[in-house]
Formats: sequence, structure tokens, C-alpha cells
Amino acid sequence: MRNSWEFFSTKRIVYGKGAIEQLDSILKSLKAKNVLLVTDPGIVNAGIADRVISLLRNADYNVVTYDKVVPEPPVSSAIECYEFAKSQMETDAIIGLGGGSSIDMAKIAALLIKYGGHPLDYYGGENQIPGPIAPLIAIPTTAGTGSEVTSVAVLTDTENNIKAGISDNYLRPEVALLDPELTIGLPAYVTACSGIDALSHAVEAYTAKNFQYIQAEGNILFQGALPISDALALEAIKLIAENLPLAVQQGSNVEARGNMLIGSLLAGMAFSNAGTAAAHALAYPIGGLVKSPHGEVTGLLLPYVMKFNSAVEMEKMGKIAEAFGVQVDGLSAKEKALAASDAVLELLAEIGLPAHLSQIGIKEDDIPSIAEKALEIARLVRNNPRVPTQKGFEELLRSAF
Ligand SMILES: NC(=O)c1ccc[n+]([C@@H]2O[C@H](COP(=O)([O-])OP(=O)(O)OC[C@H]3O[C@@H](n4cnc5c(N)ncnc54)[C@H](O)[C@@H]3O)[C@@H](O)[C@H]2O)c1
Ligand SMILES: [Fe+2]
Repeated sequence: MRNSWEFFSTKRIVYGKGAIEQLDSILKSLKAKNVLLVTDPGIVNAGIADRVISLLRNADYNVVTYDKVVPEPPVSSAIECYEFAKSQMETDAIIGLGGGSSIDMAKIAALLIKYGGHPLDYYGGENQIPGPIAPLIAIPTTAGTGSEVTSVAVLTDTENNIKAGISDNYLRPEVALLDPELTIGLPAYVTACSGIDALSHAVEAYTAKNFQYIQAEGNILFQGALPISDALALEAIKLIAENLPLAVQQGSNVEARGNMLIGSLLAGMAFSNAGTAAAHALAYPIGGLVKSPHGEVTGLLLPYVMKFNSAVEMEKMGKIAEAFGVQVDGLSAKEKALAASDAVLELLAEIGLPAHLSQIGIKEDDIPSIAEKALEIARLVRNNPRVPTQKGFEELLRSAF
């Protein structure tokens, strides 16, 4: 472990059953009156958006709602959301209500409301944002992305068939408001996809290569594994391994839902400092080719990436196996490490997610270009503990076929 590092975090995290009722006092602390609510049709249909809108109207806020976010949102819809907000009022605060898609769209809206321009002006390298974005409250209704605390917003660049991540510490929401009751109605499939995404964040952050990345202006982002991210990631792995099958199979189990929300929060705090690695690098080009949710793709890749990395991260992989509750007594270090990827494969089966690329519509012919595009995502590739090559990535992808 290195001697110097920095850890960045959202300033305020509010958690609790019924915590949504605290929205008024949070907005008062931000001195906001004109509020933009960014959400999606699924959240409207689940009755969650109405609950938040009535809460805000009863407390006399001026509320404008953009409820057209689509899953894995394209760049064009981020522009539409911003143009809509600009045409309605001078916004004082933005609320992102939903899964990663709605929260990420709210982040881009908060960025453009403050600085204008085009979302892709801020893409291509970290730290492109000049200063704090407009005040943003993130309220997750999935337990997965951790976007409520992360420095990342992901859009789909439909022109180049790739997902585009903007990373900057200024993108961390001002307040994260977590209420497990809001995740009760989340369908089993979305629970599984978003939950396995959180596991991928935790595993990739925990095993992220230990390096220090300092931009010219000294702003540090994605430093590889740190003592704080290690502690958060390992606890996240435990919580997710124990609670994800329960949350999928018994949707109204509030305790399992709450533990998943905390697990994805901790994983988000970890990966937005340590970084993610090969599973996310490979998931981006795959996400541009097929319609599968981000979590389904990263989760499918995760056990194969863990196997690929196991020889160089044997001790940490062994700790992951222990966090999964695998009986490791008597196993060699290598066997313990491999038990970790097997545990993830078992979890995928238990929660009903695919474990082969052919199941999500990827063709063998796609493999070379997926590997090539993934290798271009330098910030993720350099974070992977085992140095990936074109040949190595192609073999990894073939093993996942
Ligand atoms: N910003 C980050 O740090 C980060 C990290 C990982 C992934 N992502 C991005 O986040 C997006 C995925 O987010 P996600 O997995 O949270 O899913 P999502 O936001 O795309 O939502 C998936 C579906 O679930 C529905 N839904 C959400 N909550 C619900 C609820 N409580 N009840 C009923 N329906 C509900 C939504 O309406 C939507 O149709 C992807 O674009 C991914 O790339 C962002
Ligand atoms: Fe992810």
C-alpha cells in the first residue's frame, strides 16, 4: 500500500426508512426554491415521482419535472433535458430521482445549467469541469450504480456506439438521500442487474492497481486501491453477497433492500476513488453493441475478469472468497483466489442472470473489436491489476462465450 493518497466524498449522506421526508429540510439547507426534478417513466409508474412532487408542492417549492429519462441515456436526451429545464425557469437545485440513468442525467443537467455547452465538451479525460455544478440531491431507487456519491456520469454515444463516461470530482452530488422503501417495487430483473453492477464496482475497486494519477493541476482521481476504498469495498462485497439473492427473491424484504442500498453506496464511494477496471472497460463497447443493461454486462464479465486477474491478486481474491462466506480452510492461496470467481458465477445463477456473452447477443466476430475498443479506455485499463493486451482481452472474452 502506498504512503500518500487522497479520498474524495459526497459531503452529506442521509439514510433511513422514510428518509425521503427529509427532502424539505435538505432543500432549505441549500436555500433552494426553484427545483428541477429529473426522473423516468418507470419511477412515475411506480408512484415514486408523485410522492416526491407532492412532498415538494406541499412545502411550496416551484417544481419542474423532466420525466423522460431512458435507461442507458443517450447524449441527445441529456441535451433535451437541459434545454427543457432552461426553457422553464432559473433552477436553484436539481433532484435526480431514480436509478443510475436518472441520477446521471441530473448530473449532466446540473453541469450544463451551471456552465452551458455540450455534454461531450466535458468528455475525454478527467477533470474537464471548471468548478462546482448546480446543487444536486441524488435519490437512488435502485441499489447498484452508487451514482448518488460518485464522480461519474455515463451517457451512450450513439454515433460511435460506445458508452461515454464523464469523470470529475465536481460531479459528486451535494447530498445523497437514501430511503430503502423507495427500492421495494424494483422488479427482480432490475434488482439483479443493478445489484451485480454494485458488486462489480466493489470487486474492481478492491483489486484496482495501486498507482497514483495526478493531473497537472494536482486534482487526483482514480488512484487505484487505497486503505479507505479497500475497507469500503470489502464490506460492500459482504453485504451484496449476503443480501442480493434475498432482494431479488423477496422484493419487499426491507432489511435486504436496505443492506443492498448501503452495499451499493459503499461500492460507489470505493470505486469513485480507486477506479474500476477490465470488467467495466470491456462492458463499455459491449454496451454500445447490445441493449443489455450495464449491470448485466459487467456482472457477466466479472467472474472471467476475476479469473484473468487471480494470479496477480491472489491474496485479495482469497479475501473476496471469504467475504462470500466460502469455506476456505485447507485451500491453497490459488484455490482460494479461484473460489472467488466461482462464487460470483454461482451468484449469477442464483439471481437468474446470464453468464455467457452468446446469451446477450454478442457474436464471436465481435470479439477483436470489443477488445480493441476496451483497450482504448486508458483510465480503466491501467487500473486492471494484470496488464491487458489485445490477445489477453480476446482470450478473456472467448472464455466468457
Ligand atoms: N454514475 C455512475 O457512477 C454509474 C456507475 C455505474 C453505472 N452507471 C450507469 O447507470 C445506468 C444504469 O442505472 P441503473 O442500473 O440504476 O438502472 P436505470 O436507472 O437504467 O433503471 C432501470 C429501470 O428500472 C426502473 N426503476 C428504477 N427504480 C425503480 C423502482 N424503485 N421501482 C420500479 N422501477 C424502477 C427505471 O424506471 C428503469 O426503467 C447505466 O447508464 C450505467 O452506465 C452510472
Ligand atoms: Fe458499473
